[in-house]
Amino acid sequence: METRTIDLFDTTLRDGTQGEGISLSSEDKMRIARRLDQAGIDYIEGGWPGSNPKDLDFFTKARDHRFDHARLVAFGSTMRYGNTPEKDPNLMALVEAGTPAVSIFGKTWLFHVHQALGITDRDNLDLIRQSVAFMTAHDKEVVYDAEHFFDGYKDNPDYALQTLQQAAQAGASALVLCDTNGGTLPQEVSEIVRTVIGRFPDTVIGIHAHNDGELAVANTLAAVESGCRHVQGTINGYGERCGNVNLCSVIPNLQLKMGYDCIDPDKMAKVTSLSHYVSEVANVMPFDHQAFVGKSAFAHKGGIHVSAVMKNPSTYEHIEPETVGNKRRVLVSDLSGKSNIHYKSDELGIDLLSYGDKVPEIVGALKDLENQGFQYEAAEGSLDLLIRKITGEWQDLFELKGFRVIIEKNERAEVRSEATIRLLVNGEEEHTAADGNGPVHALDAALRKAICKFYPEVDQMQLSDYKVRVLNEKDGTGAKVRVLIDSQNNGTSWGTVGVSENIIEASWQALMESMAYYLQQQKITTENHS
Ligand SMILES: CC(=O)SCCNC(=O)CCNC(=O)[C@H](O)C(C)(C)COP(=O)(O)OP(=O)(O)OC[C@H]1O[C@@H](n2cnc3c(N)ncnc32)[C@H](O)[C@@H]1OP(=O)(O)O
Ligand SMILES: CC(=O)C(=O)O
Repeated sequence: METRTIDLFDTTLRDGTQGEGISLSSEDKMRIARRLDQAGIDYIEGGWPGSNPKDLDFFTKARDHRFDHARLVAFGSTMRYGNTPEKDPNLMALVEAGTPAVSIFGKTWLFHVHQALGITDRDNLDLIRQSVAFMTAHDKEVVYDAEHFFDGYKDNPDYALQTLQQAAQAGASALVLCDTNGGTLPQEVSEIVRTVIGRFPDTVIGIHAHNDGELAVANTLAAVESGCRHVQGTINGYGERCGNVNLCSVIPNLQLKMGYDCIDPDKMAKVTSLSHYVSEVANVMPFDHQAFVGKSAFAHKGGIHVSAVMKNPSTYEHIEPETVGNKRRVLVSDLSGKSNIHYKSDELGIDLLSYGDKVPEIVGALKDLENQGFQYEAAEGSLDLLIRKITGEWQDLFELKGFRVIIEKNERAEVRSEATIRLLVNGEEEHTAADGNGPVHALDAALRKAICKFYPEVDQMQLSDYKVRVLNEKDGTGAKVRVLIDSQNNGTSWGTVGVSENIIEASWQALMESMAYYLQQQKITTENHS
């Protein structure tokens, strides 16, 4: 019976690091390798030992680690023309890497044989055969990467197949067809893969796709449908130029949609955390709109969509987000309808059942405020306050009587910020002053000072992010700005928003709502426990 099992070959640590802005230390590589092993990846290509000391160090470290599932792979080229295998530094580095498997790339395309290597057709075939044979003689499993396979095949199919023949006869366990320049189309991939499989029916054929035509996933799926059973790619699609095929998309597509067996089903729900882990270690911002695993992959914004999703999520979701470890989100904005407000209120713990008649007013207020420049998508603290104010559930915990902010700069270029604030708290007037590194810091400190006597828990929360966006650039320094503040307490975070022509006033609104939201949440928690 035809096998539906796919060998997953991850090259994040090798081809992924050829991507701009990606650099991993040998320790980073070890951490990612361990996670890939846990995720059920079959082969982990760790780097090119003949390239640099860092990769050598990684293979030395990896020798002391036992991978439960994956085979570790060291990568390199065929030997240099004119060398014998045992005198070729690259092949010897592959032997010494101490891995059970190696991957060797060789030339398929005569254009490259002549231009890049400057050798004859026959010489290239000899390099491939001798290099693979040398590695198998050292008891290595050899994955043969046929560089530029599709371009080479289109140029000269006979020669391209001869290169594979050399690798197969020398004992390669898999022949991997590389779309190195990433420009091949899915229909070409299908046709060429079928021909190769017809010629090598007993050898595992693999695919290694680059994304220059934004077709790496499509090409990989087409290759598998045409018979490839070995798939190379990287986590998050990191890789040279436009990247390699993204395994975080390929794995769910192959397994959930096409019925292939890639990883244990219980590991599928870890794909999102694997993607985020790798971006964290690589120090690359996760891409919110990434398919399957991105923060926005299951985020619904349009009112009509949210209404339908609340009736049945399948109306606007291609899979259940939890299957890949992601989660559904509903966003609020001027594109919202009543359904967004109901969904968000549930999420915020606001019971809207008794305030059904207020929901149109909330939607209207939201649209009006968004029109003024407020943005509630990432400001759930401010949204919570807006809803509670309209339902009448909200009680002001303090009332502003006024504030003043002074910024001074002296002839020694020293800058000083001071804020004074007057508030009514529980009927008592508080008048405080504080210095800060900047005006918002000073305001924050003065506000805390004024309310901490009444609400000491305010010391448990901090601002974690502050963003300003100019709303009408053409007005220059007189433009309206939107300030978004993120705050946090014990791992919980919330956003608040302020808008004004005055950046201090916009900051004040966001700052004040941040504390008001937090104190109110504390109050609700205390009431629920008493
Ligand atoms: C499609 C791919 O992703 S292949 C992987 C590409 N990745 C990398 O190149 C990253 C690691 N590379 C390196 O660290 C270095 O390029 C090294 C150590 C491999 C080689 O460095 P150098 O000896 O200084 O050579 P340089 O990088 O300038 O050029 C590459 C050489 O490899 C040769 N070469 C290229 N492909 C092959 C091949 N398949 N088989 C044998 N030799 C090859 C080139 O002809 C060139 O030789 P030349 O110096 O005689 O012209
Ligand atoms: C081998 C490889 O990385 C490529 O051909 O793209």
